[in-house]
Amino acid sequence: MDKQPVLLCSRLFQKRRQADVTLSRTVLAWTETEKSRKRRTGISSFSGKAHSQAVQVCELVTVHKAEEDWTRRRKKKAKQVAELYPHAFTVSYVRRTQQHRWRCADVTFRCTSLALCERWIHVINERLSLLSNRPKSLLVYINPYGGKRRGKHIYEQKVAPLFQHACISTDVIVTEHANHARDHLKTEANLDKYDGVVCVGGDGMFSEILHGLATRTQTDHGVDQNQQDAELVPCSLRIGIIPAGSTDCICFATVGTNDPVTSALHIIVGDSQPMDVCSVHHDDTFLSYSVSLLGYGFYGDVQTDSERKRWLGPARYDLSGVKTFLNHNHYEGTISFLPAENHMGNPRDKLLCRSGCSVCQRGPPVKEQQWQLSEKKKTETDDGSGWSVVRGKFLAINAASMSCACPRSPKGLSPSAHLADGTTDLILVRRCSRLDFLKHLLRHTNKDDQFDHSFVEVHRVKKFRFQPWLQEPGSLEDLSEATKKTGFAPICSGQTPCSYSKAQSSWTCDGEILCHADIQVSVRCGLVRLFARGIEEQQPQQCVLDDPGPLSAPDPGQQHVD
Ligand SMILES: CCCCCCCCCCCCC/C=C/[C@@H](O)[C@H](COP(=O)(O)O)NC(=O)CCCCC
Ligand SMILES: Nc1ncnc2c1ncn2[C@@H]1O[C@H](COP(=O)(O)OP(=O)(O)O)[C@@H](O)[C@H]1O
Ligand SMILES: [Ca+2]
Repeated sequence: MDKQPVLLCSRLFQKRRQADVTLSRTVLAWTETEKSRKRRTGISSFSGKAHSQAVQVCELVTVHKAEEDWTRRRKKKAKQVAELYPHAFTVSYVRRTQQHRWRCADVTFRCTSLALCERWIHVINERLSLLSNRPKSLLVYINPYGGKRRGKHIYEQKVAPLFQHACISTDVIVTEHANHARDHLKTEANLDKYDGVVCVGGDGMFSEILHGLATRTQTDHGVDQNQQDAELVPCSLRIGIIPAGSTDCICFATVGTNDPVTSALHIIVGDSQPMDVCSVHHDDTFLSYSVSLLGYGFYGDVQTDSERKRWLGPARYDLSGVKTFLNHNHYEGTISFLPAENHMGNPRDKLLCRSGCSVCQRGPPVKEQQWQLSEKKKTETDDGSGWSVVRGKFLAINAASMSCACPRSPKGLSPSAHLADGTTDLILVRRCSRLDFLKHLLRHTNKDDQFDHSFVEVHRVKKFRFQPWLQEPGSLEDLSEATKKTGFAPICSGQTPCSYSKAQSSWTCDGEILCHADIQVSVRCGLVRLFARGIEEQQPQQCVLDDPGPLSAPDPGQQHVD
């Protein structure tokens, strides 16, 4: 129940009902009057609960004078109402539907006088103008070739009208080549004009935007990204993602659904979700940033193979996934990692990262720069003081800085990973039989624990390094002869580990292939913010209050009862 003082309160008409409408600082609520209800239902002594609805002011999209269509034929009753209450205003607001999807709903209130109607519009607009986190001006990049090549259409049909409705101005750039958006952000774009950047595309396109913004921010602040221990400056502009790619895991894992309208509404209401960003180096060379999956072995090979099949659209991943699975390559190397502190939880603790996540709010115990300095001393010695080392033969090495939930795997690669805790979940899948690997993969699609296998280990870490083992010449002969003929590595049946070692795989980094296998990775807590709020815990109904009880006394100076 809203205990805030009432700013405005009037008896208005909503649909064919008379309603008491109230606005407090944070809530717009309307309740059908008892008289109206009795008249409508025909029940004279009404003992049931009043049917009220309420919307948070921060989830209102806009308010405007209702456009009346006087040419429309109306029922007699509706005509009478329109005559008695000739002035109307419409409030658009966020309505939650199933599976974390949001829609823009409208409610129209009719008033007896123009002055009252305008007063309502004015007061609601005044409240909206106080919401300083809402963007007014956005720079939009559309990848016309992402996913099913529908980015432009999706933006024009579903998103642009909503931005216009919410009075957000936009500059739109349809990219003409790969890295167009990244380079434009890095050097050309006048970022002072904007409150955020919107990316229409998939994870690869998001990666471009992230690189453009993060690099621009470091350049502007004189930070050298090539230095592994440089303290990176957080990006001031938030990024919105309109999903129009093949996997769209960054959108799915931060919003709970891949739906352009939902994402547009999260942008409009000015949500803000900080996100961990991994910086990836090869010695003193900065390679890349990553927010979702850094994957070597299985996912790296899927990505490399799928690039050749781009023309297939999202289906390329199914084909490459099957091919890579059948190839069953394993890779040898050494992983060293710096585990996160115990209070940051662990990847198997089943504490899911949800909107307002308490683990993310705990954050790292000391400032990033401080731990970077202290850890630097440890890395110099690398004598086990903090760092752990694992050597072996792996089918996959994955670092998931967030759950990486996506429609293919609704709980994700690491279901309990956190969006902004300053850690990444390092998943090591050792060499095992095809059958076991298949069981592990299948568990990404159901409720079973994909880490509950003897050949899988998972660690929550702040930093890690990977050093591939270089293959001795000649050891690839068997594999290369077999694969030359069939395109696949030979399949062996049964439970025995039967996999073939190629010299090296590649790292996939948010869907982009890195040019080095030997990498060093550091997690930067909350380096970038998205127009998102994390996945909401449960799907609250649109605050349908059955019994709001008495509202707190209206401020007499501002009360308007008609
Ligand atoms: C036999 C059943 C196998 C089921 C395996 C399901 C596991 C799926 C986990 C997917 C995690 C995806 C993490 C995100 C990766 C994206 O960054 C990347 C690029 O996305 P985009 O730019 O939008 O194309 N997508 C992938 O790497 C797809 C992996 C698909 C693996 C089959
Ligand atoms: N106009 C363009 N032409 C070709 N490639 C582009 C263009 N704009 C962006 N790209 C690149 O397309 C790649 C895939 O984009 P993305 O939107 O992630 O789609 P998908 O999810 O299908 O991979 C990214 O690497 C991005 O750099
Ligand atoms: Ca994280």
